[in-house]
Amino acid sequence: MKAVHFGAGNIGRGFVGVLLHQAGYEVVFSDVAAALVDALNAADSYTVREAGEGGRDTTVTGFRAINSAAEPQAVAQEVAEAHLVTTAVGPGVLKFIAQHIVDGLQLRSAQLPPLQVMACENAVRATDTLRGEVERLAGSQWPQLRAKATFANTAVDRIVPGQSGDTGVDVTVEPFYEWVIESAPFGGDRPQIPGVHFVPDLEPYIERKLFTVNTGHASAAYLGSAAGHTTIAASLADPQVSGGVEAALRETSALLVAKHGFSAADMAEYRAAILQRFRNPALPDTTTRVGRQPLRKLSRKERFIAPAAEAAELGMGVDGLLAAISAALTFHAPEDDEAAQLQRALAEVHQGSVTADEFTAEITGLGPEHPLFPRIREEVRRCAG
Ligand SMILES: NC(=O)c1ccc[n+]([C@@H]2O[C@H](COP(=O)([O-])OP(=O)(O)OC[C@H]3O[C@@H](n4cnc5c(N)ncnc54)[C@H](O)[C@@H]3O)[C@@H](O)[C@H]2O)c1
Ligand SMILES: O=P(O)(O)OC[C@@H](O)[C@@H](O)[C@H](O)[C@H](O)CO
Repeated sequence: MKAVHFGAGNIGRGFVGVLLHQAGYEVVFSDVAAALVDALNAADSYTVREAGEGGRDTTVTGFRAINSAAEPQAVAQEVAEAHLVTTAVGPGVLKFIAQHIVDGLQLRSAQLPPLQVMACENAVRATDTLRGEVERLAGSQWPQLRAKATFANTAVDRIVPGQSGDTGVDVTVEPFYEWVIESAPFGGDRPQIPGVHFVPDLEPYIERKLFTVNTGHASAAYLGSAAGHTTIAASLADPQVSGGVEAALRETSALLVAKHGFSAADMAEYRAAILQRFRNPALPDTTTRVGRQPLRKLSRKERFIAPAAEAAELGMGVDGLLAAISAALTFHAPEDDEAAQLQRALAEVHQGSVTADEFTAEITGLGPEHPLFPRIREEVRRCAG
């Protein structure tokens, strides 16, 4: 069995790659980072090190890597012959992966079982987004290609911090992992991957993950950074920050209970386990990694605005989420383009060339009629000074 995995970064090697290896797939990593591709091809194996209590090392073998920017035809050929395609490139990059899938499906024999495609990104219905791009690029050819692929949404959870430069392609991860996949697209032919859960409806699971793990993580990063901390563990050790994170998560939990019928007790347990994971002292995770791309994180369907908007529509509390959003607005990270863009936009509000209304609408995607809009505009005015 062969899997082509796009994005050989942290989660690619430290989660998807290792589980596909354990499932018995030959993994062909595809990435645009030439040095990473060369390093993977020079290695016979790499080690996934689980840091923290109960952690163990796993050796991954049986992989290759291809530079998809330099050798798109070779990637298309691999896709044509593969059983499975996964991605972990970031939601904004899926549109660039779509062409490789179209090219691969064009070369794929109609006698082969459908290619199973899953985007393992932190976003609701990321695989649907990828499928939409594939359909758009295939255009009039889509009716001939559609039977050659199956697309399934998934939710993936494992904290994989940025890796220090001196460990080669080895990767340090937390011991915990969870991979939930929607079952319907596969019919009777589900991929057999260790530890994976199949569910008929993914929406409650991806929202629970994104609006708890990722809302909490991002809150820790932004509140922690505002308080002068550089790591997530140090941020959580600060009672002011951990109190702020817990306040935001109590609000998202209340929404998830109301919307999806999770029990309040289960959500309290889920939150406690997540906060414990964030506190893992053996995991060198930083506020800059977790807070990366604040414009994405502040967008309409993401971890702050989506739950806060729904909670506000239902008349539920959002003070904790607003405090975290406010901290996000002032997030400084010199090497993060989106953080720099956000600060430039906020400076324009300060100078008066952009109004707080325009900024709020642009950043959050909310209309002025939305009940959350004036609450965020107030934070924008305060942060812009
Ligand atoms: N790291 C985590 O803890 C974690 C956990 C769950 C989900 N995720 C999600 O996984 C995705 C990747 O995150 P990450 O932390 O591994 O990031 P990363 O930056 O470590 O890895 C992304 C990789 O994608 C590659 N890439 C970029 N453009 C590409 C392209 N056009 N074709 C092929 N490869 C390309 C990059 O070179 C990089 O190696 C994101 O959506 C993230 O939200 C991350
Ligand atoms: O990957 P992002 O930028 O969407 O979010 C940063 C972290 O919160 C994220 O990578 C977590 O570590 C991960 O989602 C845990 O499962």
